[in-house]
Amino acid sequence: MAEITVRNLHKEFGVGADKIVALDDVNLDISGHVFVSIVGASGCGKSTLLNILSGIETPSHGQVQITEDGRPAAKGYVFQAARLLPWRTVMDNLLFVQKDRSEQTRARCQRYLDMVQLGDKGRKYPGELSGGMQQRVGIARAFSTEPDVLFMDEPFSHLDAITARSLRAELQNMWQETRKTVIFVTHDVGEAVELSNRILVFAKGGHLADDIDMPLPFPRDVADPEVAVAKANVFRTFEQIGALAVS
Ligand SMILES: Nc1ncnc2c1ncn2[C@@H]1O[C@H](COP(=O)(O)OP(=O)(O)OP(=O)(O)O)[C@@H](O)[C@H]1O
Repeated sequence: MAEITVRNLHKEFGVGADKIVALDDVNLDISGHVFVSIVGASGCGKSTLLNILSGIETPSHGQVQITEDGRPAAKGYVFQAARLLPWRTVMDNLLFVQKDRSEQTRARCQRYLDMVQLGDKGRKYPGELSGGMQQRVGIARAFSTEPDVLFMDEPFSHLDAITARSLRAELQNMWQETRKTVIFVTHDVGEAVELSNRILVFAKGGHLADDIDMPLPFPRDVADPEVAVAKANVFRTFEQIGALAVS
């Protein structure tokens, strides 16, 4: 079981008058195979936290521990853009991040391409695919290493609404199937409500303004009144912390 423990996590950028406190002594516990979304206004520290959790960024001070059944957890990351290597085929982009190139590994990569409906595109180059397809490859690549914890930073924000909707459905299916722990940063409250077991609402500096349990069954229908109520709860917190422009 994955355990994420964050203690007194602090991150500053710049010095003197230019100093910005992105994370101000953040404390957080995430446990189990959960899908956790982090929402909050622009600049509240969501990406900084994700970057520190995933090891891309180092904290100014504080501790982060991420384990799976007591051992250091394997991590995966999905960015806003797919960041594929354009000179490698789709299959080679997946193989590139694997420990070996055995037949078994290749079959695993193929399985994840199948899951994102791109099973027949392994020989294509990224430039031959649409933006949504490339993002699908990025998601398949992240899942294909079978990490214990997957960090996703607004993976659908550059996509059109219809593509984003179908990718959310695919992500949900993959999560149900693999039961990875997913930490998902998004601006989109509807997206968080649709996908998550738990929603963390951040105020400035990564302060936790709300921690909302989402026990509704999957798949969730946006027209369902319970989903609407869950969404309203998040927006109410946004309003309380001044993260929502209301007149
Ligand atoms: N590399 C950096 N150098 C200087 N300041 C930074 C850097 N990265 C982030 N910041 C600042 O830290 C604060 C938190 O940024 P962060 O990107 O974590 O917020 P966010 O909630 O993810 O925002 P958004 O939703 O707009 O992506 C912001 O004030 C931002 O300008």
